[in-house]
Amino acid sequence: MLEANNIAVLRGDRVIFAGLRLSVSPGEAVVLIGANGAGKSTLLRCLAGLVRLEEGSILWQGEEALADRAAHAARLRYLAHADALKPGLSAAENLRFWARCWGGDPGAALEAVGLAPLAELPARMLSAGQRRRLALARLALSPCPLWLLDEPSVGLDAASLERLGTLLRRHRAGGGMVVAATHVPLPLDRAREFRMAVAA
Ligand SMILES: Nc1ncnc2c1ncn2[C@@H]1O[C@H](COP(=O)(O)OP(=O)(O)OP(=O)(O)O)[C@@H](O)[C@H]1O
Repeated sequence: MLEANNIAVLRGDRVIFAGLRLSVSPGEAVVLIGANGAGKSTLLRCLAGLVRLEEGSILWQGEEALADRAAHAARLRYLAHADALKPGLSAAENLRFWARCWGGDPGAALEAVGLAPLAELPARMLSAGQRRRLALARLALSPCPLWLLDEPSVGLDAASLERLGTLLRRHRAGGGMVVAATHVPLPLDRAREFRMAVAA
């Protein structure tokens, strides 16, 4: 189980949120909802261990998750707004890079997002939605307990949304957890909503 235990984050002298508690169990999906600036991306980055906490802690199975940052990084996949692709490398080469870190079959991951026919195209030549699909293909490389997804469906067409739904279903069926920020409905069954408000 992942828990954010009474966490607070400051940016400059502004409190983005404080006293925030959130837990996610195996197989569960939590959707972060709230207006622009409510702190959804900041919370995802906290859970990924990328933002300094002013107060509180992130727990994994009841233990301080960030005591071993490498171990925490290895148990999660964080998909940010930016697609984090190397533009000069082909779609397949981009995935081979990540497969060297995490294992998995780049060909199968490209199939999972419908990009196999474009495997050899440099990432810079992909359309916005295709780039998002290539970023999502990282999720399909190898199993990992925790997915942190920042607006994963942006730019996806209907078929790609269905494929995202399949990836999410399989991940959760295997006990995986999802925390996703979004402004639009995601292809997720039985997701729990977590509402965030812009701090005064
Ligand atoms: N590096 C930073 N320095 C200062 N303020 C920041 C920084 N990053 C985020 N913020 C502020 O933190 C607040 C929350 O931002 P965040 O990106 O988490 O919101 P969000 O809910 O994800 O918004 P959106 O729906 O627009 O994506 C915003 O007011 C933003 O200006």
